[in-house]
Amino acid sequence: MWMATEALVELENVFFARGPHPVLDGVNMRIPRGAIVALMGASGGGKTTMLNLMAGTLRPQSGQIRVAGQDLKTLSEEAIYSLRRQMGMLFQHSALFTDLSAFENVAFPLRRHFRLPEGILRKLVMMKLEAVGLRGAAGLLPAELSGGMGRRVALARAVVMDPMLIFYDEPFTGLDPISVGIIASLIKRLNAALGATSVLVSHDVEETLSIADHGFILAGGKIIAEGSPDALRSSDSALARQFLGGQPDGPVPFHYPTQQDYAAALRDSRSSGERF
Ligand SMILES: Nc1ncnc2c1ncn2[C@@H]1O[C@H](COP(=O)(O)OP(=O)(O)OP(=O)(O)O)[C@@H](O)[C@H]1O
Repeated sequence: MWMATEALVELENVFFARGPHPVLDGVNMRIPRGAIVALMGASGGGKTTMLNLMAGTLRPQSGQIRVAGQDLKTLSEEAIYSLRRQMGMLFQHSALFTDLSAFENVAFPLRRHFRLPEGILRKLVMMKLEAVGLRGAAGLLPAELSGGMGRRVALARAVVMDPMLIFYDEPFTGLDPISVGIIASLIKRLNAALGATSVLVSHDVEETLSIADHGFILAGGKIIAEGSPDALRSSDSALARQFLGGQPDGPVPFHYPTQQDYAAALRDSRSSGERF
């Protein structure tokens, strides 16, 4: 089922370095249409970089990235820009414009990209506010919203153009547990309602796996484990277990490792069977 569905995003042997330091060192990934996938791994491991590569805002030094069948390398800036209009993004720091109402925040991408009659724009915006349960808050300013409500407005703004692909980077950070649950269920509902595909980066492993169809664990610049949430939870890879269990020590030691220690830990973990 997982492999049978057509891929919306594919990464093939992607290599990306910042100066002399490889961030991604041969990443392969396949994301089927309609799926919600979780991308997990240690801080600084390159998760946000991967989202930027998929969105075409960064280009890899080598390897291929295909989105909706198109090789990003072969696309003009203009073609990438128009592809990006079909992508929605909710980043932890994608703050609302403080001097605009919830309505105008959600309307912003539509006003920027289209010249719509006011009545149609209003309908589109109110539909999205309704979808996140905030129709009644349309006229409020961000300062009048709770943290969780603000995040829901940002979510409505991220999907107002009906994207085919939605990126979430730490969408739960700074929220209370109830708001986290609400955002998680909205991510799932919106993905289904829009017929979209979602890529979710989060340190909140349990919440993330509760809505994901498939998870990837990134370490040392490579995907070291992937599978369904259940398969990942019962993984016998020590690295996967350390990430999912949030254990301070394991193959990735608590003490900041030297490059060699880390490389050796990854090698050991790899030889103990990490894929599913
Ligand atoms: N603009 C930049 N210039 C230079 N180095 C950068 C830049 N952005 C990220 N990096 C480096 O690239 C590496 C990967 O960063 P990235 O933000 O992709 O990791 P991450 O897995 O998303 O981390 P986190 O979970 O902490 O957000 C890190 O070592 C980071 O310091």
